[in-house]
Amino acid sequence: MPNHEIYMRRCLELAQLGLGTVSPNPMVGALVVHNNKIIGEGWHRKYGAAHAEPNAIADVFNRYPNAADLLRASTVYVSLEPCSHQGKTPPCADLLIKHQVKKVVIACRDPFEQVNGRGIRKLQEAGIEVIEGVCQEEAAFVNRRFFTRVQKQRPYVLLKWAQTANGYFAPTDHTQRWITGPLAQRLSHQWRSQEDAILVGANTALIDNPQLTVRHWQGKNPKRIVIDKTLSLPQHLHLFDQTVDTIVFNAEKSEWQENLKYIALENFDLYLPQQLLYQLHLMDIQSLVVEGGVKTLRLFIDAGLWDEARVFEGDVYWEDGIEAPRLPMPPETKQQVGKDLWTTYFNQDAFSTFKRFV
Ligand SMILES: NC(=O)C1=CN([C@@H]2O[C@H](COP(=O)(O)OP(=O)(O)OC[C@H]3O[C@@H](n4cnc5c(N)ncnc54)[C@H](OP(=O)(O)O)[C@@H]3O)[C@@H](O)[C@H]2O)C=CC1
Ligand SMILES: Nc1c(N[C@@H]2O[C@H](COP(=O)(O)O)[C@@H](O)[C@H]2O)[nH]c(=O)[nH]c1=O
Ligand SMILES: [Zn+2]
Repeated sequence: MPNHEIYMRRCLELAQLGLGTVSPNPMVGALVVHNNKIIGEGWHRKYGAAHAEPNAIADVFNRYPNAADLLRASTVYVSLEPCSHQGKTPPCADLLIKHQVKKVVIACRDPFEQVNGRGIRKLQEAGIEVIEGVCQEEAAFVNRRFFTRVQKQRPYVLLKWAQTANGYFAPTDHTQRWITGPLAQRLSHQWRSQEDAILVGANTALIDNPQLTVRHWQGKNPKRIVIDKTLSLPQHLHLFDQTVDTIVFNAEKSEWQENLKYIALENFDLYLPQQLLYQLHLMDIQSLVVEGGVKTLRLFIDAGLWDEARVFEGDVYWEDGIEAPRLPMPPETKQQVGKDLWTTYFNQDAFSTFKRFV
């Protein structure tokens, strides 16, 4: 008796190898199982490259001379409904039909309107047995960035900040004072490498002069985004060094200068987070880390426009300072990172149906 959940969990492990390289596509993993044995594995590795299913099938052909026969008696497990449309690659449903696989087990439907149920129908019409809904909530959680983009037409918003053990965020004298240790910094660079963009407010840009790169990790730098209403930030800041794509939301001008893009928003102070997220959505940015400062974080918290918050609590106590934002719900997870405590929160309003797998 095959254990669908065990195989689907393996698909989800494979899918997550694409974190940081497949956006704005979903992360997808696939397995080919014959007589209760995995004979091929694949995942979507890079945006624009092959999907998980052709990679898993190619893996079978690489390993077995009788691959074509084996496939006809195999079950394919895939963490997202196989695509039915011609995108950057041909439809995966057609490939599974061509190889006449026996059965296809799917975790969740693809909410993308050109697929949404069509992939499943195509397989069924070709006589392939389809089982859906295996580890559905876990799969939706793994693809929470993709689901948020497709269903809410905005990027997944991840808030990240550090605070002292007694809840302070920054000194009152407009200076930078580091709270957390080197391991937390490394981890936050790893997080940056997994998301499409990272945002800071004007004061943080000026006071911290951040680079917002992944220099303590490997991977791609996210696009950098800064809010600078009056374009008053000095050009010598790291943010303007042209080494990384950078977007400046402002009230003055829309202009492109190589890696630097200025985007003017109308009625700048009205619905700022909404307008900003909509612009990022139009640019196919699927996830955004908001790193601060406190005013910028509050902008998103007050609008209810956030999905996940990762907070480092350092082991230092300050006598005074600017207070860190407070979230109304208890944290979902807690974990020690060196001397710092990392807690994760989820915004129940925006994100109540997914089972937590963190
Ligand atoms: N502990 C941590 O994790 C972090 C700490 N920090 C610290 O935080 C401090 C800076 O934080 P903070 O002063 O809150 O600044 P922010 O970086 O959040 O920037 C806020 C500024 O953004 C601009 N802005 C434009 N429009 C709006 C709007 N509608 N709502 C809010 N802001 C808007 C404003 O600048 P303007 O008026 O010029 O238009 C505003 O002053 C620094 O000391 C920094 O070191 C920063 C990041 C993380
Ligand atoms: N002070 C503080 C943080 N500050 C964040 O890190 C940014 C600096 O980025 P970079 O220049 O790339 O190193 C800074 O602007 C702010 O967003 N982060 C933390 O994990 N712990 C801390 O104590
Ligand atoms: Zn596909």
